[in-house]
This record gives sequence, C-alpha cells and structure tokens, in this order.
Amino acid sequence: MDSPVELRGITFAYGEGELRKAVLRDVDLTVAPGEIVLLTGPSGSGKTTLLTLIGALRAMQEGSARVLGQELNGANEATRVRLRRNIGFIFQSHNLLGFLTARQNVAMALEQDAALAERQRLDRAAALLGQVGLSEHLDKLPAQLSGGQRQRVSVARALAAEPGLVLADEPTAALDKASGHEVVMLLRDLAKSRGVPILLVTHDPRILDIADRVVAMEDGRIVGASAERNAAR
Ligand SMILES: Nc1ncnc2c1ncn2[C@@H]1O[C@H](COP(=O)(O)OP(=O)(O)OP(=O)(O)O)[C@@H](O)[C@H]1O
Repeated sequence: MDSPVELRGITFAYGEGELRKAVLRDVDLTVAPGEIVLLTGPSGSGKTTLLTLIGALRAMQEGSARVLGQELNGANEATRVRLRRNIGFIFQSHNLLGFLTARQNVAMALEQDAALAERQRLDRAAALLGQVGLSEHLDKLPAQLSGGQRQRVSVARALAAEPGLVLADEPTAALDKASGHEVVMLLRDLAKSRGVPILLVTHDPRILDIADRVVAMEDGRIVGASAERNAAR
C-alpha cells in the first residue's frame, strides 16, 4: 500500500524580501498506513506549519508532498479542498460551533455525504459520540461540556467522515493530565481499529506513549527522528 504521507525536501518561508523567514528546511517524512506519528520540538520549530502544509491548508513552496496519493506541490485550491475532505482535523481549541449541540457538531462533518438523510447523519453522530463515551451528552452545547468532553466531540467529528488521515495540533494542550491521556487513547484506539494514520503535533510529554514513532523538529528540520517505525503495538 502507498504511504498516506510522503514528504520530500519540503522547504517553506513566511514573508518576502528582508522579512523572509525560513521556517522549514528540507524536511523528509514518510508516514505508513495506520501509523501514529508524534511531532515534537520547541516552540517555533515549524511543527504547525508542516501540519498545515500536509493538511493542504496552505500552498506549498518547495519540495514534494504526496498526501493520500495527491501531489500537493502545484495543486490548485479545488484539489486542496477535495483532499481536505479526506482529512480529519483536530485542533487545540477544538473548533466546535458553540450554537450546535455535540451531536449536531459531529453530524455536520457528514454533510458532504449527500446519500445520507439528516436523520441518518444524526444517528451516526450519536453512535460515534457513544464510542467516545458521550452518549449521555448528545444534546449539550459545547459550553455545557468539560474541556475533555469537548475534545472527545472533536475526535468523534474528525473521524465521522471516515478520513484517510487524521491531523491533530496540540489536542491535549487545554486538558489536565487524565483527560488529555484519555482523549489521545480514544483517538489512538479509533484510528487503529480503522487503520487510519495520525500525525499529531504535541509539546505534551505525557502522551508520547501513544505513538508508534516520535519525530523531533528543531529550527525547521527533523532531528533525532527514529527512521523506522517502532514495532507495531
Ligand atoms: N502566518 C505566519 N506569518 C509569519 N510567520 C509565521 C506565521 N506562522 C508562523 N510563523 C512563524 O514561523 C515559525 C514556525 O511556526 P510554527 O507555528 O510552525 O511552529 P511550531 O513549532 O508549531 O510552534 P508552536 O509549538 O509554538 O506552535 C515561528 O517563528 C512563527 O513565528
């Protein structure tokens, strides 16, 4: 099977002329099917920028990025939008819509599937929320949930549309130790059971144990990465 993520020589800078600031330098990275890779490194080392390039959220500059079989260098916005539909995103701030219930937030991720009626979308959302332990909270608004519960809703939402890849940026940053670990274990179990790879940016040493591989970045480069994935867990 092809690698879901294959990066070669990714170089990226913000700004132009004198303000130009190189942020990524010649980054190579391959993620295997079903693999969970944690990206760590000091603040400003380029982790989020790399994640947004892989997620087709910004245009590439140099190098090659094949994501779910699509080359992103030179890809137009329509191609990037299509690819983004196959990616589940989870962010630190959970990005739930405050005026929708937990169930509606998850159902929204299924709207691209025209074959599903609204009722089916809501039923599927309820089933997914059950899998992350929230069946008692389907009709609550995000403000009525704890931070850990909100993040579990975003895990359910990211996996709802059966993405080929999950990208997570600091998903535990706002959580205490117990709920942070619980959320990533859930994410890991759901992803592993579906064979979905996860690339997760984190500063949080408490969750390193969920990874198949930890990749460290420093100053826009990958340093000290384990080249091979660890034995599958
Ligand atoms: N939109 C932008 N315009 C200009 N510079 C930016 C922009 N986004 C990020 N940067 C700069 O690029 C560098 C890398 O940022 P990035 O967010 O990728 O790092 P990071 O490793 O994810 O950091 P953190 O862990 O603090 O989130 C930083 O110096 C940052 O200030």
